Amino acid sequence: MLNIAPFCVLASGISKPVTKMASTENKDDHSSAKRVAVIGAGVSGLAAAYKLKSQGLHVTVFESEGRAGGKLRSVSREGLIWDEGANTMTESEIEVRSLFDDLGIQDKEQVPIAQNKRYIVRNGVPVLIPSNPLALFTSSILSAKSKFQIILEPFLWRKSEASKISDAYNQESVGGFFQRHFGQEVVDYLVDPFVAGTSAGDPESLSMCHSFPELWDLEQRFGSIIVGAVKSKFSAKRTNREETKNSVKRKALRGSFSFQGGMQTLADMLCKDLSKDELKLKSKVLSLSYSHEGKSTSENWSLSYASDRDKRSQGSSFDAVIMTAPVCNVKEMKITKGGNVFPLNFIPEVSYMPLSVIITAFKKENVKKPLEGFGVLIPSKEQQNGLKTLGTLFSSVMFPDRAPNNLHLYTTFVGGNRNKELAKASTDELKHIVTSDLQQLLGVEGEPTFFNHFYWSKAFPLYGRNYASVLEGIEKMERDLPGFFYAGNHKGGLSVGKSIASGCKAADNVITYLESSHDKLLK
Ligand SMILES: Cc1cc2nc3c(=O)[nH]c(=O)nc-3n(C[C@H](O)[C@H](O)[C@H](O)COP(=O)(O)OP(=O)(O)OC[C@H]3O[C@@H](n4cnc5c(N)ncnc54)[C@H](O)[C@@H]3O)c2cc1C
Ligand SMILES: C=Cc1c2[nH]c(c1C)Cc1[nH]c(c(CCC(=O)O)c1C)Cc1[nH]c(c(C)c1CCC(=O)O)Cc1[nH]c(c(C)c1C=C)C2
Repeated sequence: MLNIAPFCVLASGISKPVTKMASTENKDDHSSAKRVAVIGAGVSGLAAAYKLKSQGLHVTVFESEGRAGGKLRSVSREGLIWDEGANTMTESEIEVRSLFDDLGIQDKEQVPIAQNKRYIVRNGVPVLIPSNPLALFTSSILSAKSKFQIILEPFLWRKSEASKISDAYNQESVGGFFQRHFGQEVVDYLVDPFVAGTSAGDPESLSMCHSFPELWDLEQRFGSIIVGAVKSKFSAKRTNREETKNSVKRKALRGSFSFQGGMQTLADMLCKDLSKDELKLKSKVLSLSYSHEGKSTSENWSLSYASDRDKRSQGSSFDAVIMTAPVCNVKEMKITKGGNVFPLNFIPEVSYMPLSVIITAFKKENVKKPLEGFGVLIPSKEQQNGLKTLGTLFSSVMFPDRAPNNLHLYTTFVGGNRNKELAKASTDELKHIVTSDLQQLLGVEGEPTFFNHFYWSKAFPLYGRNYASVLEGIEKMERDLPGFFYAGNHKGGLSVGKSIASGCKAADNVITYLESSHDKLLK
């Protein structure tokens, strides 16, 4: 299996150390503390708010739903614990590590049992994904022809042969890129299930440079992905050794993990010190207004929101805004600048992927071919063998405390870009589809003893081939609206870790902005 972990390490930016704001040296001096509005209480907004509050700023988080967490959503019922959003996360971003150190959440982390055992279906049967190059060559996942093509890649793709940068190249799909390097079978049986299991996307719709910027960059630098990956791995190891020598505190990366009680525990920890006034639930932001009167750069922002109690409320004034609501929700907001409407029509429509998350539990004696490990992914091609779901996580195998001892708990994903209509199917239909796939793959017998269905109409933004124009739109908003910063999974990656990093970076940028405004005033 293509291991992108080293590339994630490469991609993570180094956040600059944050100094406390000059105007907020005394944390309790509320009158002088700068005020920041954070819109959205998903993990990016909560991370930003946590960082700002710990630096002594006043934060108000506005969240349209009645709960905090966004796409982190754990449920505990009937002796079972499951996640309807993210199930696990990694700690590859440096911002995540430092946030977790501050939060003191490490003792709640749960590492899945046998997480390196992951399966891909081939000819209707789960096959263990090779976890190293040698295993790839002995595995039945690829034909001899594809294995040979992989061996040849470093020789066929020398630096001089890398494609020239052109618009067409910038818009290349993930499928096109991997097809060029490794052939169609690799796309069908490794790339397709990998992108389904990490974004609910499909290789043809996803843009290579936005979905795998690190690999795209490797091609630019080395031509061959294999050569680039090996060289990067060695240089990353060298950097790690040097950092350890310099006694920089750094924990070993150890794959994916969750928390006792599920991923919601992280959201709960991030907002546990926010008062009701600081975390406004059921408060949907409707409009934002920026007015710059006189020389002062403070309190230039105001906003209105719809709350449960009173229909429409006016928030107090703010010095800066961090927006983490999905772009589709931002486009619905009315933004004004200096009394004039700031039209958002320069931001293109973003496509979102619908997804149903199905939870089932079966008595252990009714699962005839249980598998140990993380889960199983189903390539699109395997639909010809009657399989309709995208994949299933072995939730209680990974985390045995999530179900009573006599049950197996599974989390199955249906829909995505591959099958948008199926994501919207009725609960009864989905029960039938999931049970049938699990019957074929794991040998489940009879009906599940427990069943739950959660539907996300917009689970993930699609990093499609026009995504550059979405990012340009976000940049334009940040450029033209002073004190406005955008964070979250529409920018820089879908994962929980990348969303947290994006929130932390936005918090740093706000602090820099407020400090520079303050310095300008003193001059
Ligand atoms: C089913 C599923 C499984 C996933 N699995 C994983 C996984 O295993 N590992 C992983 O790393 N990642 C996973 N992800 C991705 C990851 O969970 C998300 O990308 C990440 O949590 C997004 O965080 P965010 O803060 O950017 O956005 P969100 O969580 O979407 O938060 C945005 C918040 O803004 C609020 N909002 C919207 N409009 C307004 C408004 N007008 N006013 C106020 N509030 C508003 C929303 O209600 C929401 O709470 C998964 C996602 C899904 C859906
Ligand atoms: C089959 C559908 C899905 C499964 N998980 C997700 C979907 C759509 C969502 C998802 N899972 C991960 C991420 C973060 C991606 C990232 O950029 O880091 C998202 C958005 C984590 C993840 N899941 C798998 C991998 C390889 C990763 C990356 C981190 C890691 O290596 O642990 C594979 C995988 N996902 C699913 C299954 C059943 C599965 C493997 C067997 C379900």
